[in-house]
Amino acid sequence: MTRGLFITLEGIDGAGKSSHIDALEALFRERGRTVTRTREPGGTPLAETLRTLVLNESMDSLTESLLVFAARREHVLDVIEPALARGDVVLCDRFSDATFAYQGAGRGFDLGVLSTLEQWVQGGRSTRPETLLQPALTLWFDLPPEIAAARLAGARLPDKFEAQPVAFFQRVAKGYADRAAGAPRFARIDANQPREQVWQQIESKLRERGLA
Ligand SMILES: Nc1ncnc2c1ncn2[C@@H]1O[C@H](COP(=O)(O)OP(=O)(O)OP(=O)(O)O)[C@@H](O)[C@H]1O
Ligand SMILES: Cc1cn([C@H]2C[C@H](O)[C@@H](COP(=O)(O)O)O2)c(=O)[nH]c1=O
Repeated sequence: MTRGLFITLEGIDGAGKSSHIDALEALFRERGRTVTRTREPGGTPLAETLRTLVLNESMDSLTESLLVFAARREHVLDVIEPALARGDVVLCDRFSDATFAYQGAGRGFDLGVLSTLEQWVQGGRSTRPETLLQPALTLWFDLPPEIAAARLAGARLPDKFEAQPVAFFQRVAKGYADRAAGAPRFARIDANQPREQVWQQIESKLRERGLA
């Protein structure tokens, strides 16, 4: 059995990820692939319970980091790894890049500690970098924080993160840019375009990489 394809969608809140995930799923299904669609924090009953805490309760940044990685551990073991072993396309709305961007760059939490947690959660007990579970492709929706805030205003009640000031999202956006630099799995999508053009960029990134 050929191992599946792991694709993540990343970006600041309001960047437009969720608006394109249905079409992405449909595209792979039309090509005969089985799609497992999931999200972080979340994706299992326990991880969804942790999500509710993380998105709604105020907490220390180490506590927040431990909770998102605890949720991820459950998600990786129960959903992502089994789906990849079956050969599925796994479409995941956020993964560990979000932790480096939000807890690391946004909150200012220690990136070295996050890397250690990442190794534990996504690498089992091995310290070899090649054993770390990472997406094959990360679609990074890049949008200026002021525009994301304007898009979200009035769209829904803000959760704990969405209620953060623009300065927080400027740090998160830089966190994503730093993470993307030199990581070929990142495909930058200029999300400051009408929906149709954003979708065309997604299709073109998939084609360039021979994934669709
Ligand atoms: N290209 C676009 N142009 C204008 N508005 C858009 C565009 N894409 C999405 N939107 C709108 O912006 C808002 C945020 O979009 P969406 O929920 O897809 O973002 P998101 O990245 O999934 O956010 P979050 O991570 O906070 O869930 C929605 O109201 C959506 O309708
Ligand atoms: C995975 C992950 C997520 N977050 C934050 C980012 C968002 O504000 C929320 C998730 O909400 P969404 O509407 O599903 O995008 O959680 C985080 O801070 N750290 C993480 O690792």
